[in-house]
Amino acid sequence: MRIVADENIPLLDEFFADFGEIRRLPGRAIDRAALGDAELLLVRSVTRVDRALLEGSAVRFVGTCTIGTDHLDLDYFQQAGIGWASAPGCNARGVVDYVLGSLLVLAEQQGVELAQRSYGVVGAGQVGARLVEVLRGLGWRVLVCDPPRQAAEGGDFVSLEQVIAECDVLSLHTPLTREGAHPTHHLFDEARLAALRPGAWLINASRGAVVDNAALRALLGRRDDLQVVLDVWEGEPQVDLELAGLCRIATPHIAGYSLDGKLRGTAQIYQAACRYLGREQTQHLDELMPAPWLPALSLDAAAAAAPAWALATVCRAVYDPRRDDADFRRSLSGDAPLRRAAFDALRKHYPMRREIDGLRVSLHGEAPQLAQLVKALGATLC
Ligand SMILES: NC(=O)c1ccc[n+]([C@@H]2O[C@H](COP(=O)([O-])OP(=O)(O)OC[C@H]3O[C@@H](n4cnc5c(N)ncnc54)[C@H](O)[C@@H]3O)[C@@H](O)[C@H]2O)c1
Ligand SMILES: O=C(O)[C@H](O)[C@H](O)COP(=O)(O)O
Repeated sequence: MRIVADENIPLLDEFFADFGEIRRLPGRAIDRAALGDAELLLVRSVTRVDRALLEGSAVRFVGTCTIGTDHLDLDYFQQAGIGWASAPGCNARGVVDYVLGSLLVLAEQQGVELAQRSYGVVGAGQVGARLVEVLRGLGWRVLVCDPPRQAAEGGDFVSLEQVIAECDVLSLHTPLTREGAHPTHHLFDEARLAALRPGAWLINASRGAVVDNAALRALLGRRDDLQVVLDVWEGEPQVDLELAGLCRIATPHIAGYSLDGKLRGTAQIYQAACRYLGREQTQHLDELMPAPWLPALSLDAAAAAAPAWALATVCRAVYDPRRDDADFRRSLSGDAPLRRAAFDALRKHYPMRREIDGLRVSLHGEAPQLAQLVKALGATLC
């Protein structure tokens, strides 16, 4: 069997060498000619996989080692009898760590206490629900908007209008959809953006087009009270330079780029391909996942006197988005083709990053509030 795969998928050989010959290509270079007679196509989010790519090819299974599926034409797959799989939740924790790291930066810059703010999470699936759990675990006020879940489950959800009206911080975690009962394309349009509370913070690490980028740029030109964090961009790898300059934190779609998340993505697609093709699963992620460079931290109970310091110390020991922001801003100086190439290069050569819930924290002395903070962050208390 021949396989065509995005070269940025880690552990390709470890998981797929036994399937057959692997041809690696940059994700944006995978076209009909490159597919040749491949039966298995393994992508990440930058390859549009649709009729134009697949019709007349031998591909019978498409795996995307990502959470998002908006680059896949699932209707065509069904029509053509092509099997597919994504990797739900694989890098959700990385996105939560990105949001926590961004909140810490904004709190420092704005001189506010995170515990005093109210939080609105829009989209409570794999990423959003984990984020809600962490924020509520920290004792913070959180409203959740998820109309599809609300319709299916009832329960403790509020409208988007209420979230916008009542929350100081909005974090967006919906898929990008253009159809159905609750489409999210330009969910944050001119009117909703204009309704943001004075001094609101807006974080988008979902998909760029969930926010109308031109409307956001225009608004930020008028309202310097708003603080915006963007990891995803309409039309990426092309980025609106002016908008990037107006953001407090700007990064090249790396919110979920923990090593753990990427390796989980490959492993989930390996498992799905094995199931689809009736192959025995012989490879196991826990045997391939490297040990973290920082396995443990030690906190003294006296740190309970400074919970904000403890929070920042634990989170930043694992991840701090300021480096990604600085790298990205430096990359925005060339002409448009250079900037597009830099966007992809920053992602291709992304440095080692692990997840907060892989950290062990030992606590010396009795400090129940600190213990709760560590547990809320998902780290293991020992
Ligand atoms: N920036 C990154 O690196 C990165 C990493 C991982 C995921 N993502 C993106 O983050 C988003 C969320 O991922 P996920 O794994 O949580 O997805 P998910 O499918 O598990 O959850 C999405 C949630 O959004 C809800 N939703 C759908 N339409 C909505 C609407 N109109 N309003 C409010 N909620 C709505 C759904 O009901 C669902 O609960 C996706 O767009 C994904 O592609 C980005
Ligand atoms: O959908 C996802 O899983 C994320 O957006 C993921 O981080 C995208 O990464 P890419 O496929 O572009 O490398």
